[in-house]
Amino acid sequence: MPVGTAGTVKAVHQRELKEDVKAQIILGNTYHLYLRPGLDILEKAGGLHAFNGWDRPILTDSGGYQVYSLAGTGRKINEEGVVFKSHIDGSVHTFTPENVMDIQRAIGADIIMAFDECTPYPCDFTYARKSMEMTHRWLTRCCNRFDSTEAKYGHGQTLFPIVQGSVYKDLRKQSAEFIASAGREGNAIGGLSVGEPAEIMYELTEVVCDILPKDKPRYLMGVGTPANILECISLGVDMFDCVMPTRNARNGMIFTTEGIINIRNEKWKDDMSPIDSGLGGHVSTFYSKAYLRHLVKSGEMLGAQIASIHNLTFYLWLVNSAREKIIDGSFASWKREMEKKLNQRL
Ligand SMILES: Nc1nc(=O)c2cc3nc(NCCN4CCCCC4)[nH]c3cc2[nH]1
Repeated sequence: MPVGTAGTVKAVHQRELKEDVKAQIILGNTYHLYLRPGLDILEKAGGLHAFNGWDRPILTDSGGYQVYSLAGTGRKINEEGVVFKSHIDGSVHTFTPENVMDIQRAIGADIIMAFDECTPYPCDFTYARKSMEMTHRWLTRCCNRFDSTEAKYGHGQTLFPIVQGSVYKDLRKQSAEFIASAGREGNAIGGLSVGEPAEIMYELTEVVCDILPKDKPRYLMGVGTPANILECISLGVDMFDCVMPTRNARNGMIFTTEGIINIRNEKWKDDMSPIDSGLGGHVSTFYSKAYLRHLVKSGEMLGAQIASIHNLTFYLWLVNSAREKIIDGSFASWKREMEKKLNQRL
């Protein structure tokens, strides 16, 4: 799911997202959209879909993580919710499970994330347990508010709860059981990809996926590199979001079917071959490595656009290929082959 934090997948038009990248769901962030452009504008437009013209599904993260990772030092968490200072103008705001449901209703997201505390890493068992228990109490408040309010723009909206428990297996099992018992249409795994070693992320993802219902999508938040994604697919994850394809594109890290290219490297200066002839899609075959290197080195906006579309196309190709291989029963062998290339620096 391409990340479109402030209502745009940076540097990419909606038409390119649909036609070239073939994205289905894109992400927005409650924290950012609430601060700018603000709910008054979004409601006047008829919701985010009407505002940015994306007529496929939108998932909004609930703000908990963004407040934890973005807002200034003025953040205070208590049972009621989170008081924070805007990173834009320092104004003080409060997010609670209830108002975050109302905000996401007003944004008009198709998939709304529960308001949780993304437990900081590392932390001790007691802190992790208390944080998880508060997230569970907040989930109950989210469900009560969500189930007693209506969608605003005529299309349905669904609420995904989020598993916490930090790096402690017992807490992760407890949280997965509690989240599964909420009986919502999909379930998310939070509190990972926050600095823990990949092996720990995989171990906890497996523990949680073994408990979450198999007939509902499992969404691992904030993950990850192509190799992380293939490994977590093998552990049972169905949905991912990550800023890597777009953020890394802007600094010249290009994912290709043969390996990773740092396009700023001198070696691509006169390489007139396509960015990635192994990948379908317009930009990957229409533009050369040398041209993309020139654009990125020159800081040209077209460089960010081409690199972002390419990397997103690669990510969607990777997960669509994984789905095809699962269906034809060749995923394990295909994954082993791909893993050799995914981390290879060209
Ligand atoms: N509501 C909510 N709860 C979470 O526990 C959570 C956990 C998350 N963990 C990440 N990791 C993002 C890591 N990302 C990797 C590429 C560079 C920028 C950071 N994003 C997350 C978003 C999250 N959202």
